[in-house]
Amino acid sequence: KKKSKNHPPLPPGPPADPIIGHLRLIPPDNQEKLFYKWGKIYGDVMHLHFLGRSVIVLNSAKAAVDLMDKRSANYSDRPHFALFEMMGWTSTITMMPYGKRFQRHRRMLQQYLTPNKCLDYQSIQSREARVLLQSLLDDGSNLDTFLRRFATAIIIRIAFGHQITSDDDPYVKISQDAGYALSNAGSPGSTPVDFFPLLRHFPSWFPGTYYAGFARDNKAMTDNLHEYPFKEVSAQIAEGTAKSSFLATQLEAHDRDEPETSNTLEDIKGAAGVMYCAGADTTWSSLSIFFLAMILNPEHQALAQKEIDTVIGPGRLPEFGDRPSLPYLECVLQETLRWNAAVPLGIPHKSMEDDVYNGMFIPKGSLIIANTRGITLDENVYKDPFTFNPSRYLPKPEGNGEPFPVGPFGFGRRICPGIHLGDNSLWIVMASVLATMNIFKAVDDNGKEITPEVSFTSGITSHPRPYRCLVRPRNETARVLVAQSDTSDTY
Ligand code: HEM
Repeated sequence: KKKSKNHPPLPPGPPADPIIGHLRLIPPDNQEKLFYKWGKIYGDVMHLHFLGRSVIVLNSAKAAVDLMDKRSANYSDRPHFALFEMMGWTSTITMMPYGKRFQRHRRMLQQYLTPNKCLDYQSIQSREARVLLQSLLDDGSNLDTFLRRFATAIIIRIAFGHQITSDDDPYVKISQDAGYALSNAGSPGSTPVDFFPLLRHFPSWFPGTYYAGFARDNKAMTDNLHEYPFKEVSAQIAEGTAKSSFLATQLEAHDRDEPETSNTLEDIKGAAGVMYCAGADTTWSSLSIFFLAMILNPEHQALAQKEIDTVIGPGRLPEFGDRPSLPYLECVLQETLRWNAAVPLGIPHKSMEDDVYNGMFIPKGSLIIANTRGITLDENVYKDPFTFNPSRYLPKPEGNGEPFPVGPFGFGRRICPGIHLGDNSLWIVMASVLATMNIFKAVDDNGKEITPEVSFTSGITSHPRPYRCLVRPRNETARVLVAQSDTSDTY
């Protein structure tokens, strides 16, 4: 009350319960949908509170850019993720407060993932895209396994210098375990343990301790994710057999640099581990969303194929150099990111100082949630936002001249450092698959087409719920092209 006399009003929000605030109103799953609905009533900057802690939800690109990009010096902190810390993610940039350690981690990752550096990784991505095509040729119904392997293989190769050759590879297993733990640990920063860290010391039968038990049970997995690659690559360096990789580069610098300037081993393990868990799941999910969109929108699939046929022809597979010549494919990629962003609520930021925006007070220490799903469905920007329509970006009169989506890779000083790598992975798969394959609805035992539901899991990364589809070569020329494509490792 005292504060409200001295500062402008808080942003509007729905009525809340005394003391616990909006806690009871927030569903455990798919919160982005409710925030989007509320945004239409209360506006694009909304205030909620959980037990006295302010939460600001941003539902428009303008508000998110104004605050998180333009005032990023104030909006780049992270809340305390007590649950993830319990699980062992203590040296992980994603969970780190803003400060010197965060900046060191950011530098390590960014230096390795600049647009220029990413040019070096394109041969890995092209190779893995060809492996994906050949797998689809063998078994066009096992898409999900192949997409996951594609996404994992690229990260493992770049982060640890290891090439995945089978689904039994220990790195694949570690990635699956990490994906499971991260997708089932509740919304980051919003589980009971995050609000009441003391709960971690309570017995498992005590109400609200479920996630604490989950974190304890999965800690060994997180430790393994950090220790296994470290031991493997350290041994390879000692033997002189280490391939070029993020981890090898960092470990060699650690041995070379003075202790005062070098990163600690814990920092290095944490930075390598985050590439693994932040890079694979997001890429896999985005590709799964692409296939879902293609099954449901054959007319856009056909338009993209026509463009590829005209520009590239049937004699070769697409290469990264073709990208500027394929504007419609670019629209398909952007529309995949917009239609159902794989990280629907981004990762919460935290404000560091009191602020005022458009006459509304944003208290220091507020949790800032950019509702990417809400932003990309904003009817003020996108006509028929729930419709998958890549043409919306084309200039008038062919399209609507709408802007590419803002936010699927986050904002400000926290924007995804893997944006160029991730974007390239999406592009090469979309281009290679559309050039050579048709993506169809699966059919049931009676020959009737099965239309997949557009439904998503809840978690930091949201995946389409399992759906069936059929992927077949477009013609004999495409089949031969894929079968004969070179999958040797040239990196
Ligand atoms: C299509 C693929 C990807 C999508 C959609 C995606 C999306 C995101 C989003 C929304 C954030 C939160 C940004 C924020 O807090 O504002 C993020 C953070 C992050 N991403 Fe990605 N990402 C992708 C691929 C990758 C890849 C390939 C890597 C690494 C190799 C990566 C590494 C990270 C890291 C380390 C962070 C935490 C940054 C920080 O806290 O400062 N991501 N990503």
